[in-house]
Amino acid sequence: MPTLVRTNSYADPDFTLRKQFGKASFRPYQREIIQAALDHHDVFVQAATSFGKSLCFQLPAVINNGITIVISPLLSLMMNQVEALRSANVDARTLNSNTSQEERDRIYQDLASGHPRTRLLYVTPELCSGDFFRKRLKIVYQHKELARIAIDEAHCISEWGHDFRKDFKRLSWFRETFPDVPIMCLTATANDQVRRDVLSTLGLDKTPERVKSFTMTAYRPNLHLEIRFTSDEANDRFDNFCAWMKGVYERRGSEERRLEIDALGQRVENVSGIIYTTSRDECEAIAVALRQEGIGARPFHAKLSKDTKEETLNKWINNDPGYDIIVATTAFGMGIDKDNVRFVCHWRLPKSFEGYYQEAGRAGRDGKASYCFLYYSREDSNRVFNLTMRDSKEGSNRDARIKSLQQLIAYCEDTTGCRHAAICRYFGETAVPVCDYACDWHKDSSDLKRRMKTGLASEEWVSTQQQEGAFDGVNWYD
Ligand SMILES: Nc1ncnc2c1ncn2[C@@H]1O[C@H](COP(=O)(O)OP(=O)(O)OP(=O)(O)O)[C@@H](O)[C@H]1O
Repeated sequence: MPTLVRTNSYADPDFTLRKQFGKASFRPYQREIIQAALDHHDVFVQAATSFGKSLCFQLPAVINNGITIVISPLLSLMMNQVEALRSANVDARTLNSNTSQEERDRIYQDLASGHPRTRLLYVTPELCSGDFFRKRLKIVYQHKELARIAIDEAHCISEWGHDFRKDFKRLSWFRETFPDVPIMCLTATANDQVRRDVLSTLGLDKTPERVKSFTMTAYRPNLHLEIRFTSDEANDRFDNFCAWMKGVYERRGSEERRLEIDALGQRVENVSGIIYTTSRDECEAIAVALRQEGIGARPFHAKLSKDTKEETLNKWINNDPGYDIIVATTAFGMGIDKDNVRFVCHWRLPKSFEGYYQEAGRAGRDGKASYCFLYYSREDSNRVFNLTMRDSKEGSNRDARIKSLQQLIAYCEDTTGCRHAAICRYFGETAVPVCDYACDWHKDSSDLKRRMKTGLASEEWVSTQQQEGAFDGVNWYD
């Protein structure tokens, strides 16, 4: 295999981990992944949320000479990682719609020099399709300074993925243009079909001997998974949530817990969480209603001003009073590395299985027990289904979306087995995880069956409503 990247012969991954990243030791498999990258392999990494995927390309980027281009669809992720790297004295930068003209000029000049000082450059996939950026990268490549291409959220490349994006498909340009530059793909959520599609779209399957794949379990043992059943008629999400939240505050406020919480310098109400819902209006309404109940909740959605979003996010991250819970539209929190999120609540059914698990995965990044519950109603499943049919064009991506949604609905309505096992099965794993009472089925399977029977509207009723068009024309995602 041609060797393009010059490697700093003094660099030792353990030393770099401690010195530059301030971490004592590698987590399982990180060392092997990093070594494969340093050995110039193409690398495919699939690992659960919070595994520590970013380090797998950040550390080689620090050791290798040259620049690593990191492609990510998430602005918040880019900003967060660049900030963290810069505070660890790594020259990381980002080019995206928020980058100032001055910084943009500086980065382009740096690239045009052929010997960039920047070690990691975070960019959007859209930028990679542009001629101007491509020409700059060619200069860097000619000077043998293009170390690696890292593609985060790599499932977006595949039309079989839940989050397919056209610009990701065009990333095939990298292998065509720079055949000897290694590529690393990272994702938390891909099935076998998506994995194969990612490798073939990028052209990595043409040289299978260069590819090292690391597919780790999706299992997150510290997440406690539960489905709460409801219906349009019962309309009890809010009361149910408030009762639960107040119960948690009460327990934390009890005499023995209080001492512990005071000693940690925490507040009783500092139970950090995210509620995901579908529409902006519902976001606002839930947050207002929760505040009226004395629960510190704030809305977060695309239509808020940049300043409000920044303030909300910062206060939530800092655990400020009144900002314990974020009520958000989908995808909030991706790329935000807040470790003490104690619960994630899905107010409505998400659009895909992968979306559900990625959002739930925002909880418990510190490894401590965290609670993920989803309010499921058959009326919602009809609504989401209709919207998916309406909003996606016919083709393989629509088929994939529908299949994913159907599997999520089946998961919600399943009362016959462990939730963690169902998730691992969905992602194509054959080993059954050992769930330590961390799902509603393991906790009390007969109660689960009872709750489903009494909580859901009957299938006949929902199907009659459906035929009468009761679930058509809703506009949830505005
Ligand atoms: N070896 C390590 N030792 C201690 N902390 C680590 C180690 N590796 C990563 N981390 C920390 O783990 C956290 C999660 O890492 P990261 O954000 O890369 O997760 P991820 O796998 O990308 O997850 P997600 O898919 O949810 O974004 C970060 O705070 C990171 O600093």
